[in-house]
Amino acid sequence: MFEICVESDFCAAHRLNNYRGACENLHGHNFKVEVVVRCKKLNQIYIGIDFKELKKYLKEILSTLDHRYLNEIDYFSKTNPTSEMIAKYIFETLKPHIKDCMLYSVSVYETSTSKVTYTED
Ligand SMILES: Nc1nc2c(c(=O)[nH]1)N=C([C@H](O)[C@H](O)COP(=O)(O)OP(=O)(O)OP(=O)(O)O)CN2
Ligand SMILES: [Zn+2]
Repeated sequence: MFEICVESDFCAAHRLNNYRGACENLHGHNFKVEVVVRCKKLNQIYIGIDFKELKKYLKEILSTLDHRYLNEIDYFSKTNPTSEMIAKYIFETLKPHIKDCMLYSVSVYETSTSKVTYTED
C-alpha cells in the first residue's frame, strides 16, 4: 500500500457561534491542508496518483474557501466553520475526483499547533 500526500493552504475568516470565548469573535487563519490518498496499485510509470492531479483538485476546492468569510458559505450555514467541518467539506468534495485509489484522510491545521483529521472510518 502506498500513501500519497499533498499539502496546500488558504486564508479565511470565521467565527465560532456559541463558543463562549475569543473564537466567537471574527478572526482569521492561514489554514494548512494535508490530503492523504492510499493506492494499492501503481500505473505503468509507477505512480499511484499524480501529485499534480491531486494538487489541481485540492486547489480548486480550496479556491471556494480562500479569502472568504466561512460562516457565509452554505455548507457551514447550519453548523459552524470549525476545522472539523472544514476537513469534512474538503473530504466530501474531493472524494468524487479520486479514481482507482482511496481518499484516506483530510487534515486541517488551523494554527501550527492545532490540527483536525477527518477520515470515513
Ligand atoms: N476542535 C476544535 N477546537 C477549536 C477550533 C476548532 O475548529 N476545532 N477552533 C478554535 C478557534 O477557531 C481558534 O481560532 C483556534 O484555536 P487555537 O488553536 O487554540 O488557536 P490559538 O492561536 O489561540 O492557539 P494558542 O496555541 O492557544 O495560542 C478553537 N478551538
Ligand atoms: Zn479560528
